[in-house]
Amino acid sequence: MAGIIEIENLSKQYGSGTKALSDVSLSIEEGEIIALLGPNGAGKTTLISIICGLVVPTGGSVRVGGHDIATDWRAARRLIGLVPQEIALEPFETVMNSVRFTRGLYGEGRDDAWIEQVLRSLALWGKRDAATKELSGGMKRRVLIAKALSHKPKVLFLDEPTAGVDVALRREMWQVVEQLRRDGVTIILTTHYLEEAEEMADRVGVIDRGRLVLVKPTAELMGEFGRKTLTIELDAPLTRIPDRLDGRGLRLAADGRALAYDYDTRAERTGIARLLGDLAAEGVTVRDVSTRQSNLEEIFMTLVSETRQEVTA
Ligand SMILES: Nc1ncnc2c1ncn2[C@@H]1O[C@H](COP(=O)(O)OP(=O)(O)OP(=O)(O)O)[C@@H](O)[C@H]1O
Repeated sequence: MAGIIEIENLSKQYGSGTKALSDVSLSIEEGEIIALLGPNGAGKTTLISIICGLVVPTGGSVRVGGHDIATDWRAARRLIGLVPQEIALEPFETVMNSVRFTRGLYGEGRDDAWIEQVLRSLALWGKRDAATKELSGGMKRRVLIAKALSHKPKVLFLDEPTAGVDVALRREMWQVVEQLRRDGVTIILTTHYLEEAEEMADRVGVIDRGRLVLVKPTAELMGEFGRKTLTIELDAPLTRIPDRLDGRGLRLAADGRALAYDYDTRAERTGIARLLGDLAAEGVTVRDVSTRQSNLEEIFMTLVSETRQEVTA
């Protein structure tokens, strides 16, 4: 079945000569949340801008809900809501009117019942008569989402939804996105916070220098590319790492009571069995062991450097 968004061989070269996108193809399923990650200037905003009809591609095609964004742009655009990164609101207008106004811009008739539903789901109904300038930063961001949802889009683009916001607000935004997912909205978000992708996205797409270098389910990516750290708690503290265990990258905790060992989950041999055997042979007794999965940030750095090596090889 075709996805709600079908991107085929999309390319963009700006007038300046910058090649911002090269041959990007991606199918996005209805109802999924996909996070686009990539370093600054990778091409994420260009990709979103093309789908939303703000930038014209130099090659390839995009269909949204089966509508080509070039030949059937009106129908395509009606299915899309865009939450920009910058907060731009009419300061003296009320929340309710701001959202109504945006709906009007899409050429849709008044539907206050829908706007009420949107405002309630974003916990803004109580603020419907407040001027937007009186709202907190978190509320303002939610108003931007309400505006983007005003015409009942099936797809929502969130361009760095939590850039520059504090941790509490970021969690609040994650909850909002979770609610939207439950409502069946397909969400494409860009982010620099890898924790955010890890927390919210069903799939992660990595863009580097205009190329979509990888698209994978988040869990699979974490498992496949993950490194783990094994922490071995010791019964009695060590003053130094025993000679037999030298050269394996072991780290001794400052208090001597734990050893840390990084290993690749993809490797045929992790070296854990040998490590534990050698510790026993040295007479070191182990109290407990635990492992920690590396986070997406660490995985991402490995990935980008790996694919860059492949390209230059
Ligand atoms: N209007 C434009 N004219 C010329 N070059 C542009 C234009 N917009 C973007 N670029 C260039 O295209 C490349 C991709 O930019 P884009 O904004 O899509 O990246 P990004 O991944 O969104 O980056 P960031 O994470 O910093 O927002 C960059 O080299 C950028 O300088």
